[in-house]
Amino acid sequence: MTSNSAVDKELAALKRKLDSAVSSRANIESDLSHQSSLFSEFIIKLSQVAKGTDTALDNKLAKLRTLFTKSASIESIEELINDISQILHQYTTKNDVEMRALQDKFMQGGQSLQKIKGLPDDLRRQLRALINENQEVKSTLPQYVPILSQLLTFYQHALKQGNVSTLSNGVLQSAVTKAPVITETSQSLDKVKIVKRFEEYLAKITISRQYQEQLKKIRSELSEDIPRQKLLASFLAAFDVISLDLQRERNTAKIFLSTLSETLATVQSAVTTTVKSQESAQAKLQQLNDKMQSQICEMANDLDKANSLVDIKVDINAKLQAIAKTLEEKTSFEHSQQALFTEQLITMQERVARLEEQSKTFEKRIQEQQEKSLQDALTKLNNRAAFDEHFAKETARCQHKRIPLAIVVADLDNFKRINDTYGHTAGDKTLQVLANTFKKHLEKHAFVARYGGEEFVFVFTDINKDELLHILNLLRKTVAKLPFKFKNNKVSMTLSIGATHVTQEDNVHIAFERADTALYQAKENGKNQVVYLEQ
Ligand SMILES: Nc1nc2c(ncn2[C@@H]2O[C@H](COP(=O)(O)OP(=O)(O)OP(=O)(O)O)[C@@H](O)[C@H]2O)c(=O)[nH]1
Repeated sequence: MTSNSAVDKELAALKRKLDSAVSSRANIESDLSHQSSLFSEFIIKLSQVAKGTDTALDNKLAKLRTLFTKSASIESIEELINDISQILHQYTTKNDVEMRALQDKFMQGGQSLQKIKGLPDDLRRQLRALINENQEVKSTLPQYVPILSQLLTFYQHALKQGNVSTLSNGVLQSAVTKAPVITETSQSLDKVKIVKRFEEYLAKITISRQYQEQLKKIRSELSEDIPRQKLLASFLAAFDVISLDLQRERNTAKIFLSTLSETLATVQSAVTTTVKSQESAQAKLQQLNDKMQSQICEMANDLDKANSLVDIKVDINAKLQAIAKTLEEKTSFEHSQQALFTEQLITMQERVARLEEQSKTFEKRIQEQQEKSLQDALTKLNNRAAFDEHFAKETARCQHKRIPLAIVVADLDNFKRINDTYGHTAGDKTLQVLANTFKKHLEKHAFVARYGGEEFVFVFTDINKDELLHILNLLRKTVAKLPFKFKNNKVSMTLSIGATHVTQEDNVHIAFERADTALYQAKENGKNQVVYLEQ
């Protein structure tokens, strides 16, 4: 009994253990099935999210789903999961790079927008906040959707404000520049630019004296702030004056050319007629000569045949009369030819005299034109073309003969102020007074030219540095003392001057550049001074 009950007890214990093991296994299986269905669901969702990203990933996820449904071996599942994990890792790295690039673009866009002038304060504040809040790179792409859309809204506001034309660089620049916003200010800036360029062209044009006043009037109109319509009328008026002058030039040339061609035609026909009539006259004279020759021969023959002295006398008398007649005929013919030639010669002389007269007028006009093309219309100084020609020639000559040559660039200080305060005409007058001062003080030492605007150039031949600086400083002081008076205000003008000598190694450009650098230094150092740069 005792042994039986012990066995029973043991059996009962074993049964309990078995029951508990069975129930534990059932629990484990249920857990496993729950987890694998969760995992399978996760794989399905992952497949949906990743679908289309990469075909290899799509295929591998589909295979994994199948393996799960078929309860495949852990090894084959594990291998597939490794592959998938590798692909996903590659995508994570690529994603990181793309997101950093997106962040950069966002920051660039935001900063460009901040640079726009005249952005409303509230927009600027919101933009600053958006940039500050989003300094860090986001972890997912979708996080960029709201901030980029906000940035785009700001751009839209800025475009409506019409300020985006000042944008220099940014992600949206190309789109923005395709649709520039024209503001009042940009229009008037354009107008100023156009007028300035037109004025520069007009300043370069050399026009006959009779039209200079008209052009000057138009230029002074342009310097005032005139409305657009009037501006166009002034432009047209200037073109009219220029075209009238051109027409006049063309007419002078036309008259000369037609006289020239008329004269040439007359001379040519006279020469042809003369040659032809000379040929026929020659033939006629030959005929007369032959006739006389044969008459003389005949007379000689008759002499031989004559029987008596009386016969000879009668015969010779008759023959001599015939010869005298031929001779008379010849002389009269020669006279008529002479008269004809004289007449033709007089016609030709008259024609040539007329041509000479015309060509003198034309030559004078050409000379005037040449002088004008080398002379500055406003100041009557040599102009830039004349300077270029002179400086190039002098440089070559002085380098060859080793003569010291100096180039000087002088510029009026704060000249814009005169134009702005007292008007363009006052500015022009100032330039004329100054040009006369240069002529008076420099002409015996240097070649003086207006280089352009308020800039002048002087070329000194055979001068040393001390002498040069002495003359230039004297000129500078003279200019500073000139008593300018505009609208009852005493105004003083000063000059900044840059100078240098031309070396053996220089060319005209290098030498000019050095003088110009010296001028720049004179301006930088406070103006109203001479700066000399050693070679
Ligand atoms: N009246 C008049 N003004 C001219 C002529 N040519 C150029 N100007 C003016 O000269 C002025 C030159 O101005 P800026 O280049 O600023 O020089 P600035 O005022 O002299 O200043 P600094 O050179 O730095 O001393 C501009 O206002 C031009 O319009 C001209 O033929 N006549």
